[in-house]
Amino acid sequence: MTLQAIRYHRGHLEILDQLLLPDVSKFIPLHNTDEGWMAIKLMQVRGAPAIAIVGCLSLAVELTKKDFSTRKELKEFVHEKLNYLVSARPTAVNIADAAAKGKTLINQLIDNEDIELEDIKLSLIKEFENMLQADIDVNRSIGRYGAEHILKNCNNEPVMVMTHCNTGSLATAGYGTALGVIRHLHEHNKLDRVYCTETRPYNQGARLTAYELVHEKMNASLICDNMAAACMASNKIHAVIVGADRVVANGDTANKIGTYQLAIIAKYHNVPFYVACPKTTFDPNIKSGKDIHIEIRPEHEMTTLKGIKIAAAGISCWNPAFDVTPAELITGGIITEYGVFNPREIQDKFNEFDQQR
Ligand SMILES: CSC[C@H]1O[C@H](OP(=O)(O)O)[C@H](O)[C@@H]1O
Repeated sequence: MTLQAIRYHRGHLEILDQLLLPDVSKFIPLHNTDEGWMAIKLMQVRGAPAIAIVGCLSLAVELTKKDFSTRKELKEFVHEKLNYLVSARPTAVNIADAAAKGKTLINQLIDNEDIELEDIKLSLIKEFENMLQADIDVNRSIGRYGAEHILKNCNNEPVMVMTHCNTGSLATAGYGTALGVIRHLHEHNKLDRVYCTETRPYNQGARLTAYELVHEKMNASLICDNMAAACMASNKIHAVIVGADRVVANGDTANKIGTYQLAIIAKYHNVPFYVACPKTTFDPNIKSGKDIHIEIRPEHEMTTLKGIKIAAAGISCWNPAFDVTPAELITGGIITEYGVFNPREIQDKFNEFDQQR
């Protein structure tokens, strides 16, 4: 049983407060989009897919408890709340993708005079609820495609891999993206060992990924971010697998800060470097990585740890939450629910799948 970051039933949403992990496992209720926005902003919930799901479910909960007198009122409310949720964090695109789909759906339903107002509201709530299982199904496909691709290039022998940040059940509805690949390897007895980086300054690796790996008894070792090069020099690492917050048209990818340098180190050591993400992380509207908006987080997230100062008082900080890995460094490919693709082909591949629908 994998860990769960989100608990939901109609009219009720709780999230695992990830700021308290691994010491304290505490679920907190979210009653509306204001609370959803704040939980995302504070990173009580984080991870591109989980942000989208929790944001939309916080709106679903609010809609469940609110009555509307006109179609216009409902439409304006939904548009306003979805736009607000997207503003919580700028780099991950999944919530913007979900918001766009939600606005398209409400616009279509509102124009259909055969559907009652209450049924329109219910249809939108069900659309948001469907995101939970859909995400898990997508993650399992990513896990399978990614594991098969890695094993194909390693004579189907158990592999040693490295991962960064947290891309597991605590970043998604369950199972995970990059960590989903690692889970699939583990489930099929093809995981020799996984090295997870601590991922300063929020420590998604030390606090969250390590928590998931220990929970599921995988062979795992935690390393500091500055140990990655020595780890690849000292061990036969078969692949590096990371997640993504936004993959753009030319295959450049924004992901947790430290990903770019991992890709450079992997290139130097001839270790295949993979990005694992669902199609909802793809943004064809941005042509190259230089145009991705990178979130800058508060300085205290670097200078304190659980409230204890770990840096000299008065020092200023540069704290970007993400960096951009150019497509040419994603040497293993981008692992999606449709297969593993060359980053430069990702837009054409997704266009093909859209046309096949
Ligand atoms: C499948 S999670 C994708 C992505 O989100 C994480 O960022 P954050 O913890 O700041 O939300 C990290 O970049 C993961 O790779």
